Amino acid sequence: MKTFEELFAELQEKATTRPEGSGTVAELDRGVHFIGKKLVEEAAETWMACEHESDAAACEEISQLLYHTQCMMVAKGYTLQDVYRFL
Ligand SMILES: N=c1c2ncn([C@@H]3O[C@H](COP(=O)(O)OP(=O)(O)OP(=O)(O)O)[C@@H](O)[C@H]3O)c2ncn1[C@@H]1O[C@H](COP(=O)(O)O)[C@@H](O)[C@H]1O
Repeated sequence: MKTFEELFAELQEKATTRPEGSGTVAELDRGVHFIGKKLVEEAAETWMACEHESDAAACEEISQLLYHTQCMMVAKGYTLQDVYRFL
């Protein structure tokens, strides 16, 4: 289990060190357009899971939405503070 901040730090590290086999590195290499489509896909899956599936399934989809949101932030070079200032 990890927090939002811990995952973000991990993704930033992966983007810098580019370890072999990292799905994050592969996703970042595909760019903002691809990540944007993943975001929309996970948002739709989250909506459907929240309406029609179990709480666990819904929470899993939400976790994936958060992951792809963080990938987009890393791809754009945004920090947590860049986003938190609007919360
Ligand atoms: N939390 C996640 C995470 N959530 C979602 N995903 C990716 O997002 C995809 C979403 O799952 P779906 O089942 O919706 O995907 P799918 O549509 O069936 O599959 P695809 O064909 O789209 O891959 C998964 O296949 C993963 O590739 C994640 N990939 C990585 N992480 C974490 O990110 C960190 C870095 O991971 P690596 O870069 O792979 O080392 C680690 O802590 C991981 O646990």
